Amino acid sequence: MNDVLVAEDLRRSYGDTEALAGVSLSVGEGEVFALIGPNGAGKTTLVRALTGTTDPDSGSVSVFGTAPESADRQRLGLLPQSFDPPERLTARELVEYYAGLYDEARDPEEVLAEVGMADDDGTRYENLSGGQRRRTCVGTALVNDPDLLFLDEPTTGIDPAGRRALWDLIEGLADRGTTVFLTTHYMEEAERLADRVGLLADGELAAVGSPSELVAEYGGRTRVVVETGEGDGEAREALAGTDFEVESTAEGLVIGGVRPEDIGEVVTALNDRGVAYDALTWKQPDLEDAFLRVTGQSVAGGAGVSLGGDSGETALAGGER
Ligand SMILES: Nc1ncnc2c1ncn2[C@@H]1O[C@H](COP(=O)(O)OP(=O)(O)OP(=O)(O)O)[C@@H](O)[C@H]1O
Repeated sequence: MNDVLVAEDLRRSYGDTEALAGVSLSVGEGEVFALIGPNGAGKTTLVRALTGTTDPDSGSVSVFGTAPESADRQRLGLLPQSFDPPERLTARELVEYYAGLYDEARDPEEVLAEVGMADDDGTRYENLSGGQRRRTCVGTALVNDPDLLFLDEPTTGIDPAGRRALWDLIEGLADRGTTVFLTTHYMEEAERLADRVGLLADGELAAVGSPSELVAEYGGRTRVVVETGEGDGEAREALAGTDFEVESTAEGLVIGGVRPEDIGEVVTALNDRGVAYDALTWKQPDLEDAFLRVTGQSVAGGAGVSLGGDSGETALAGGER
């Protein structure tokens, strides 16, 4: 696979803040690369450095084998994180305007349909909802049918249905061979879309790999988390007679290495001792866990399969009170 994007030891500081502390990466032709990181990790600074929108203090970037400033704009698409187009233009006028900036452009109507804006294309940007605005902006980044597309937090502020529609769109672009570099806070977005994920924290790329590689290497084991609300002492005692390893953490009492078929044993041990708990959740390791383990930081709430909860509606909900 040819690398269309290569960065070597990129550094960028703003005063005392080191936004990029030496980032090196490469993205192959046709690959979808997702950069995950919490607020302030340096994602936008990295996108700006990769696209030539900001100069790094040191390090180098190559886009299609040349410096980003000299790269063929016809082949590049960029959706910046903050994008404020003229508000009084309609969605259609905006996409048409951006199409007019290129020697060759796609049919604006087709682009509007692709981003789900065909029905609202006559509405002024100022009157569109947040999600419609973001979709229109994605449309403006697609007008030149780019070979390499940068999307800085494309789905932030979009409702779940809109997010899924954009994921379908990005998947379609990837299927047609577009190389995509995207940043996101959403683990499920990276997990669903990315061939490879980079975990960025404090300006450093802490790990890079496919979602499954990262989860397998850093995600840890399947586990049950018991939220007791009143200290873990009783629950620890109840589980002392089992073979499970228990650990008190910020998310609750974590019982490691519990397979789905072992959940009953955990519940029975707790119930036999009359341990009160608010929720009992079985979790498979995911990218959030990998991120936490690699960086010591959290990006967002991880996904889990809840077997109980405050409502007490399910069979395994809260223990005895
Ligand atoms: N123009 C600037 N002037 C001063 N500091 C900046 C500037 N741009 C970024 N920073 C700082 O650099 C660090 C990285 O910011 P950046 O916007 O790249 O992070 P991010 O990962 O994109 O965050 P978010 O998810 O909140 O968008 C932050 O501490 C930020 O405050």
